Amino acid sequence: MTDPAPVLDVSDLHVSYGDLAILRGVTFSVGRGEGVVLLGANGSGKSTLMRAINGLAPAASGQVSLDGVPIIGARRAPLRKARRRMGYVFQQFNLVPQLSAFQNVLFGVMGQRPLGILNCLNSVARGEDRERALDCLDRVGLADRAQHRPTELSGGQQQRVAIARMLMQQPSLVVADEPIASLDPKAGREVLDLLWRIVDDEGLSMLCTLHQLDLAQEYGDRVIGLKAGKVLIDADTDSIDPARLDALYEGASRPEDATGAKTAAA
Ligand SMILES: Nc1ncnc2c1ncn2[C@@H]1O[C@H](COP(=O)(O)OP(=O)(O)OP(=O)(O)O)[C@@H](O)[C@H]1O
Repeated sequence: MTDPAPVLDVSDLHVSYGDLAILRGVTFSVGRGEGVVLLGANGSGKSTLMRAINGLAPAASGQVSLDGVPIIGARRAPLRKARRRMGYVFQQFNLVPQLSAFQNVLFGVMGQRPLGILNCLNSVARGEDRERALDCLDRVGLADRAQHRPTELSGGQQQRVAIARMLMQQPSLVVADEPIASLDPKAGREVLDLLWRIVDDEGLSMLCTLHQLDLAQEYGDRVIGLKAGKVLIDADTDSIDPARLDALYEGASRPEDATGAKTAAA
């Protein structure tokens, strides 16, 4: 039997910047083992939502919970603990340039070890962490590049190191924010294949923003479509009419275009 409790639960979330309401009552969830694609036009609020999930956007009301633990309004210690269970994969890879691929992967457990960033040093890292970091690099096909710095790797290889770092972290939820936006179509597809395979193999849950409708339909179990700060689509990928996806990008797709986006404070 599948676990009915969602990993991520976003409930009636409102986020404003100044007098402009960006997220206007966003509600959706990500189930255990589910790979959900978040779609929406430029400026529709996707990054704001990703930041809110991490407790970094100014939520006016509503709630975000990870494994049932509230994020919005959480105190520092529980928030830090919840963040450790979210594994981020970013558009710009966000590797530490001074560290090797191997050390960047060790970085994935930094927050879980008492010595913090020093755990990236081979002499300090635990033997079991070093072994696991190598195994994670092997899983993304880069064991032979362990000692290379990010500048010595292609964009696709850097993103694979970032995926190995996420794997090292053993997160509950993978948050992938336009993970292929900086890659050419071939490298992008290779990275998506790898990311989805690892998420599936590990039974992880993922929320992944993409700008390509064809890839969203090919890879996602479910699609959440954001338009002007509201959820317009929340449906299994197989059941979505392509015309509904096109509608995400037509007309008033950004909060500032929508009526009611000015808050009461205006
Ligand atoms: N820190 C901020 N301060 C003020 N306004 C912001 C801030 N961050 C985002 N916004 C505004 O919020 C709206 C939504 O931006 P957001 O970055 O969430 O959209 P997006 O869907 O991620 O766009 P893209 O696909 O281009 O990355 C935009 O109008 C943007 O200008």
